[in-house]
Amino acid sequence: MLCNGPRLPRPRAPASPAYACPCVAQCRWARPRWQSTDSKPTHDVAILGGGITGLASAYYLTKELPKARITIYEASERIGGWLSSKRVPVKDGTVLFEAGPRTLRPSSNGVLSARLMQELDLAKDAIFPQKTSPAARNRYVYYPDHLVRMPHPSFGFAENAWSLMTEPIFRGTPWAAVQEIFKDARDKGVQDESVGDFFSRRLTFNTVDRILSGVLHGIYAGDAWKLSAKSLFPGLWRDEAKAGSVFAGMLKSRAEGPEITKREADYLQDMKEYEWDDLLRATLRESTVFTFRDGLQMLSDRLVRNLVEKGNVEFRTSTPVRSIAAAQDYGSISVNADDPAQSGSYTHVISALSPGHLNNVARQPEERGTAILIPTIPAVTVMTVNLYYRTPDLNPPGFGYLIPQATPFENNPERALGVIFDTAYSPSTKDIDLNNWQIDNISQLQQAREQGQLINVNDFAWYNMPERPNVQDDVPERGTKLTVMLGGHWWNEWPSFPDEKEGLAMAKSVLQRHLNITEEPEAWAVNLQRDCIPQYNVGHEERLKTAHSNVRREYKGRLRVAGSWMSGVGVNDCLRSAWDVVQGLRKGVDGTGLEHIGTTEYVRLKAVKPGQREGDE
Ligand SMILES: C=Cc1c2[nH]c(c1C)Cc1[nH]c(c(CCC(=O)O)c1C)Cc1[nH]c(c(C)c1CCC(=O)O)Cc1[nH]c(c(C)c1C=C)C2
Repeated sequence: MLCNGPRLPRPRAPASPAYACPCVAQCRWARPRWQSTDSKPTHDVAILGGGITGLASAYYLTKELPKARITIYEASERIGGWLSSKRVPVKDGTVLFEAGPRTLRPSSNGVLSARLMQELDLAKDAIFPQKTSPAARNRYVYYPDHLVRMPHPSFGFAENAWSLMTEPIFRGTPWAAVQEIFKDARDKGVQDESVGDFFSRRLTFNTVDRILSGVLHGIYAGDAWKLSAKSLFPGLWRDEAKAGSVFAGMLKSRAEGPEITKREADYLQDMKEYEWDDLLRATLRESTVFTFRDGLQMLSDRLVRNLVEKGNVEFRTSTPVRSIAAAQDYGSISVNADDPAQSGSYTHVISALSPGHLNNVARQPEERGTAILIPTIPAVTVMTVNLYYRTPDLNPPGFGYLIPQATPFENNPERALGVIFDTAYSPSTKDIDLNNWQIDNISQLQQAREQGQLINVNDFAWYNMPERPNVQDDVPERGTKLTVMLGGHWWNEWPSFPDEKEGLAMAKSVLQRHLNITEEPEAWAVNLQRDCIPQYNVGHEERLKTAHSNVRREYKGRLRVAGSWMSGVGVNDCLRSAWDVVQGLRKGVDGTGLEHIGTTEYVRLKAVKPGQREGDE
């Protein structure tokens, strides 16, 4: 049945059945659209890397430069990179495990993922936990030997105040927050410092060690005493320098409106002009995060399908790039793979590789010196262990818990970073059984929805009504699904990483100690994600500036870089860097994807009055 066309995309067996038939893909492949027309492509672009950044770059290119011809090079046989969702069998059905990221935020850079959801027709497959859900309100930190629920406005003054006064985790922090405005600003000569040093100066050492380091574990899996304050908290870093203190800066922003970079203002303007489906916009306003029925991999799968259908995108999987070289006149870049038939010359290259990989392929000719293209940006390895237990509610209701650096060794010898309560992100089959609901008239609900009213299933928006609301786990009675995150910076010095068996044993031991779980899991999966989260250590911005000038000098606008190593490590940040790179290419400026680094052009937004919403006049 398969024709002998050129190499076709071979996406992993999707969790969802809604996938383009590979044969269709292959047959389309044999006649890419650009070959069937007379018009020459305006841009012939090679994208290095088939993870979410590479796929999004290809997608935005097809929208912004529809005549472009695009070739995606991917070393492994699988497209999608770190987005990896797997359905595993349990006794009475299947449950969904995520090896990598599991939810997306719709705000800020997340507007791009929300737009993709609309454009790729994914909204009806989405799951929207509401702001009122326990997952959105209950966040825990494990210190020193128990879970502490973080204060939230909905818990009321008395409960929050009691927790702040009695829990050792908060000792000294509330008082330090009151005094922050009176503390001296940093010396003008300080170019950057660690997040740990910055917040120890502004608040206390304990605030970092017991609270903030946990939050940084949940985002960067990194060390608070190495990560850069200037790169991670640019607004606060600037507030201290300009207003004398972080608190004074906040007051000024409230009174006069926040100051943001010109680049950010332009991006916000672009996002504002987007034509939203009204109901989707309303749903997103009430949601903190969203995910999909078959996991986040649905996003990369759907991007692949869309690109295949467009016909001017070729996927070269299992094709590691060995080198790239700019032509002598800088009019093109050659991309060389082992097989000469897979090599080619392109007008532009977008690298969605890690800096280390890009350095390997972009080794410069000796006469141009031996310096590497991108200064070293380290990355940490995270092991994720997914576990499914038959018994429900083995965890307290909430998002999960983070483990800060201050938690004593004897309470965390495995060096876990945190535990996610995955069952909180999706309704259970029981929740969506209409027999359990008090619905007098479904058509009335339908009408209400058509008029723009949101209908919720417990704490989840029922966007796809009247279809059955989406669930991730296909089991009649929900059990407990957890993910233990291990390693990160803690494992940097370890001589080797644990294997699958050791990883599982470590995760079980964490759960027994912290949550008292002694039951054997019915299903589990262990994933070692090597070098998956880049570390923005002190001096990061300077390294990026050097990278910008190196790339610009060596490739004169023909090579552009994107990915999680520059301005944010999440999926949404990857989408943003892909978006920026494609906008740069469209405008034809001599850029690199890093031109925004260290920008000094700021604009002040209008102050929003209390009760007024963003976008309201
Ligand atoms: C899978 C490992 C990841 C860890 N950090 C990231 C990934 C993909 C990147 C990341 N995580 C979060 C953010 C903030 C902004 C956002 O996009 O949501 C980023 C850039 C927050 C976050 N951390 C965890 C979850 C479930 C979320 C998102 C949802 C939410 O805030 O409600 C948990 C978590 N992630 C990591 C660890 C070690 C961890 C521990 C519980 C590493």
